[in-house]
Amino acid sequence: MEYVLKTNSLCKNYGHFKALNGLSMNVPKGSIYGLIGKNGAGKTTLIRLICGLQEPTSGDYVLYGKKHIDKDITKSRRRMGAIVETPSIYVDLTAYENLKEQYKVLGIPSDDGISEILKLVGLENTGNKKTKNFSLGMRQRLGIAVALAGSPDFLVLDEPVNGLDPQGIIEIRELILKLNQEHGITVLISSHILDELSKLATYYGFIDNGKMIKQISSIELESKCRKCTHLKVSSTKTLAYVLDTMNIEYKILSNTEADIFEKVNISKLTTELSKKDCEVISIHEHDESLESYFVSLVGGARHE
Ligand SMILES: Nc1ncnc2c1ncn2[C@@H]1O[C@H](COP(=O)(O)OP(=O)(O)OP(=O)(O)O)[C@@H](O)[C@H]1O
Repeated sequence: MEYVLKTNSLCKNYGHFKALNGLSMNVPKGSIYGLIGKNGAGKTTLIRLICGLQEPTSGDYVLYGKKHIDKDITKSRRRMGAIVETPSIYVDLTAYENLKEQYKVLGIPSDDGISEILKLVGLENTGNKKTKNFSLGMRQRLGIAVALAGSPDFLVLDEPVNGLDPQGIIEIRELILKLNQEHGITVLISSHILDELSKLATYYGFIDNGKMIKQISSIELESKCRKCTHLKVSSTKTLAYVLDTMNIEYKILSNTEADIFEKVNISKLTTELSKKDCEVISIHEHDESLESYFVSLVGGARHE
């Protein structure tokens, strides 16, 4: 597999505090890599390091084949666009003018491509409106537009949906998917909103206390977050007996509730239960959520 970014035992100390404590991570080319961690886990610190805003205390990273200490790392960085913490935009300028400013920073002499970028992020009709009058979602999309100046093929977004309303979240999600799927941009996105990432990410990195706890593809994760049928019955004792005879894996939660972890023929099960005078009160299917998987990792219950 080809990797856009590889970090190797990265450490960042602030005094005696280890914000990053030997973090190793691989971001596959073409992926949407979801970096998941609680507040203070070290996500922003990691992003600041790979963007060159801070130096690691020890360890290293390789971006597009260049080590961070190589002189040529600036060439690799030009292939990268980022929003770190909040988007850096000028509130007294329009969206177009903001892009022009970024072009100046990057040394791009013409305005070529600005309109296309604004169209891509859905801000082509904002005209003379100053960005201070934009909604939070529009500002976030402008932040992404600024990060897209210079046509990067690796986009790094630090908590891009933080504080957005549901509509804003959907817009950012669709934009990220479009950039990845239609424009082939690899995306590293950090978040503590796990279920939001699950609608996007093709890879996950779970980080805690400055360490990578687990990296996993979305396909692998899906198979681990098992489908589960939640049953409410008049007697789980009877349910357990019937499920045992059907050789089905289950977990009893109370006298009346249980989870079943396999595909089950519901009509056969209810027939068998009614033969034994056990009433089925309710049935619903759910996935073990990404959230509970994360909790199980951080809690140490399911390290592999
Ligand atoms: N400049 C600094 N000086 C001292 N401590 C710092 C500094 N920057 C970050 N930290 C500490 O390092 C730890 C990791 O912070 P970081 O911002 O990377 O976490 P995060 O995962 O991005 O969390 P959040 O979701 O809250 O932004 C935190 O405990 C934070 O207080």
